[in-house]
Amino acid sequence: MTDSNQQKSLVRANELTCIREDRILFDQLSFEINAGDIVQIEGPNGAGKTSLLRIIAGLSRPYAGEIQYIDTDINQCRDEFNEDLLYLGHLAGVKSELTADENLNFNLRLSGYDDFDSYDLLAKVNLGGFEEALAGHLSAGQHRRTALARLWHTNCRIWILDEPFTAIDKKGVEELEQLFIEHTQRGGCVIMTTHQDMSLITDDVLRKIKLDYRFV
Ligand SMILES: Nc1ncnc2c1ncn2[C@@H]1O[C@H](COP(=O)(O)OP(=O)(O)OP(=O)(O)O)[C@@H](O)[C@H]1O
Repeated sequence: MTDSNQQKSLVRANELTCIREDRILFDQLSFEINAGDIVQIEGPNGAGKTSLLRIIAGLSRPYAGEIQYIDTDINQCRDEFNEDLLYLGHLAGVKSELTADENLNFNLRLSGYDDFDSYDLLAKVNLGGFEEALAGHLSAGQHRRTALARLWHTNCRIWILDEPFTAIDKKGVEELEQLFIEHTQRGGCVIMTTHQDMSLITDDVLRKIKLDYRFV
């Protein structure tokens, strides 16, 4: 990590407003996310956490406001932004009819990587011996781990992760937390939602953005 990597703005939200049906999920929300930040979007069910992550990732548009990648509206630098972005949503792109190994290969190749050892990556998420199992036959936690394995092989600095710890056991959560810390120490950032407690990422290193909707 170099000093210049730290405190460098990677993502900026400018006065975002998101309205769903008769509820304002957030209104003129602004924040900046720097290299080195671990950010948790917090709020009760239905508060708009997934909606905000999808807007930051450019997968849906806000009612008003913009997201900037470094200093440019993401709509004007889509290719550069997408190359630097790893987004894992709820479903996380794991296909039940493919094996764990096929899923990982598919997702990494789709992201432009061709030089990796998928068995080694699957071993990192404790799926050694399950490489050729159909994802549809894996447990919920193993299914999730299949999706998460790509975090161990990426050059993207901006990680947007919707509930990455869901169905993951305690040791697995700690391994992910450690990976997030290392990623941010290398100049990346993590923007995530979780309803789970963390043990390594303590409140003094975690930034929180709190959401709570109101009716129009
Ligand atoms: N495309 C959409 N069209 C209409 N309403 C939507 C859409 N997407 C989300 N919503 C609504 O917006 C609200 C916020 O949803 P969202 O998934 O962002 O919440 P969340 O904070 O992630 O919730 P949870 O903690 O339960 O995952 C919900 O009431 C949902 O029904």
